[in-house]
Amino acid sequence: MEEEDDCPELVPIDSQPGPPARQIPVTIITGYLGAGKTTLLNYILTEQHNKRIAVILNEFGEGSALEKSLAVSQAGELYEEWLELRNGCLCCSVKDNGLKAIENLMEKKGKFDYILLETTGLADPGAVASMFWVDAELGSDVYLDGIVTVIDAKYGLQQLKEEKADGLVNEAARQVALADLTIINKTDLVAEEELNQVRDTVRSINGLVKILETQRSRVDLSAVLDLHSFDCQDGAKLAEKLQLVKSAKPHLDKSILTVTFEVTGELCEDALNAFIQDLLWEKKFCNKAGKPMSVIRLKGIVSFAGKAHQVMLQGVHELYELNETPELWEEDPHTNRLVFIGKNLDKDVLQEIFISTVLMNGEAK
Ligand SMILES: Nc1nc2c(ncn2[C@@H]2O[C@H](COP(=O)(O)OP(=O)(O)OP(=O)(O)O)[C@@H](O)[C@H]2O)c(=O)[nH]1
Ligand SMILES: [Zn+2]
Repeated sequence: MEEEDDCPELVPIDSQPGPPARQIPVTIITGYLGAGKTTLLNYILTEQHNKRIAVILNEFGEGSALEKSLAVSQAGELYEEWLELRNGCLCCSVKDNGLKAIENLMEKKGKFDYILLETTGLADPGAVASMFWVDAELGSDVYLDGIVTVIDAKYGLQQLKEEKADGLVNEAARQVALADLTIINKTDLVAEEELNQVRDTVRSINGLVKILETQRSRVDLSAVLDLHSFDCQDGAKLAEKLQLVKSAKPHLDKSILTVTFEVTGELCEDALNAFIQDLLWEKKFCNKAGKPMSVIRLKGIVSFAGKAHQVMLQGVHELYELNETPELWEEDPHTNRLVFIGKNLDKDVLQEIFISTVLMNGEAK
């Protein structure tokens, strides 16, 4: 009798930083109509890689399609699966049975190494992202790795600057606001000057985002996959990144932009929660024109009174998280850094409220 066959294998406890090994990364690929999302997915699928990648296309099908095409690629080979969705739209289905369907499929077909999800050009990726984010917390098989937004070099500027009727969001700008990585595609169609304008506009909307420029969405896969944008293990990297972020010049228009500030000292944890909830949920804070501030993405490194470790703040849509990082505070006094991406943001007003309600001691820089 072959004893090895019955003997359970001893598996070392995973002490690697990052999410637990059993969880599979999901990258959301978004971008305005025709920007090059499908081109990017096809490129990734046919590139040589050692991953078994599942791709979910969240396009509105013809008629009442209750199934979604799911392309699976392994070592450059493609095959197709069908994912059953109750109402044909992944945005609405992820919550009830979309994620379950992915998990069932994995049970049936074996695990994937990676999941790519293309949203429709008009989708709000924040809704999809926050569902994956919450599910990851609840012990799901998948976790959100990052949000990638493809931008059309030729029409992107126009799409980003388009003013919507009052109250409505500009989807293209929202997609950039939420992104961890933006890919400015179709650079073959524009001159350098035009490309610079697109790049500057993207940067003013999202001061945190990484920007790549491509033709036919050809990117280095390592720049797109495994970004770990939401892990709290990477506290040091985020702290470094936040230092480089600059507030965008306030615009007169109603566009989305990035503001950032630093405050030294220690914070009261309860007061910070109240501040974030007032900002994200209650929309209590207004800019000088009396318009309520609306935050789409939020990141920060903060110091809580009595805690030796740095705490990472992450917010997407209406969800946020505060997680202790492995990083210890070294400098004294501690520098809290916050980055807000959204509409009607006024740095001075935000900073003032922050200092007067959240800070326990210290002063603004
Ligand atoms: N000139 C040029 N055309 C491109 C480039 N990349 C993609 N295209 C073309 O642009 C069109 C739209 O590309 P897709 O990849 O389908 O764009 P998408 O974002 O998936 O589009 P939707 O799903 O319809 O929103 C296709 O005809 C592509 O061949 C590029 O770098 N340069
Ligand atoms: Zn597409």
